[in-house]
Amino acid sequence: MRTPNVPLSANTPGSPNPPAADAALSVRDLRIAFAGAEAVRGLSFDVRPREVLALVGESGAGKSLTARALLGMTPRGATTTGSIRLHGETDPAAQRGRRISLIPQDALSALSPVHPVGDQLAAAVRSVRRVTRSKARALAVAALDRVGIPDAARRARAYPHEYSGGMRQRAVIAMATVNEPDVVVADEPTTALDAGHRDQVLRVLGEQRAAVGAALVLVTHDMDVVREHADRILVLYAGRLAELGPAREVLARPRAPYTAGLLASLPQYVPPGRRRLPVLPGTPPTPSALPPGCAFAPRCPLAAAVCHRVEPVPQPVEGRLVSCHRWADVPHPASDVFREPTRA
Ligand SMILES: Nc1ncnc2c1ncn2[C@@H]1O[C@H](COP(=O)(O)OP(=O)(O)OP(=O)(O)O)[C@@H](O)[C@H]1O
Repeated sequence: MRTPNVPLSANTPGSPNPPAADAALSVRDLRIAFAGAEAVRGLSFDVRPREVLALVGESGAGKSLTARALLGMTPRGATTTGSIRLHGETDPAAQRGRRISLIPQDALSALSPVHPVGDQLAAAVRSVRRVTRSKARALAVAALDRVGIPDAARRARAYPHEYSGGMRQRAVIAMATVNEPDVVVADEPTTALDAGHRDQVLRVLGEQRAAVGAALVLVTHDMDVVREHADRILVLYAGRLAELGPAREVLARPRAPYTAGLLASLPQYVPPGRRRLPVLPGTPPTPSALPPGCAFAPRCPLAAAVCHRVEPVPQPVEGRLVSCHRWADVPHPASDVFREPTRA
């Protein structure tokens, strides 16, 4: 394993896969380590202009770390290397709030409790644009109105705790889109909400990011959200790319056994008459105790000797990228991968 000691730079020397010229965002060889143990291990992908890219994987896969790295927001103690380019700019932190913005899981963490919501939005506008206070205020009220906050001019004067959970999350969407960024990163934006608010918030998020022409990187556990909202899906396992491709195609026919395993526990992805997994057997490895070879091999019913020796790299398969030695042997329907007891 490479020791991550190279700072986050414009390009990764020797990268065989240079940043795509037309991408809204290009990530190359992203590595995030804590005390020498890599939690994100050489991730490369592009976010295309205006697309919705879903980041999925089990807990601990590295979704949040990756999402936050896109904004230059990795936690204290993390060593981050690789390159992140946002329309040619190489310092993601400097672009935060301008060309890239974050919608976190918990809206309260994105809003200050001590300032009215409208003031916070107006301050976000003035941090980027040279406009008068009253113009910023008008833009703030208009942004709240666009996300469906009723009586926006009055509500702009209210504090976050005076908003309902769904309204707070919509205010955060207004904040994240008010400066018309190129990329919005949403980290499980609906986890804290009930089903009714979830759909409403996702609809508003979709409308707003389409209106400003932003791409959306959407971290989610919910495959129905992926199916309904994502153009492409990036499946992460133990900090690596397991599969990346068009969402509908990947959901219809996964090529990585890990993707198949994630779907095999969901009734809507298992054909009638086939067995559904209650959960994917076993647990993912921790960054400090990775097995040799493919990190998924100990849980994979298709694993062969090579899988326990050699870590697979992403390779192009049918218009997607798949990291698996056995991708050609993944059956259809893919839930059949997990018909036999696993060795986990
Ligand atoms: N602050 C930290 N200090 C040490 N290790 C960390 C820290 N944050 C994350 N990690 C490590 O990185 C791994 C990936 O974390 P991350 O939050 O990206 O997972 P995730 O895929 O978003 O999971 P979840 O779905 O539970 O949010 C964790 O399992 C943990 O081992």
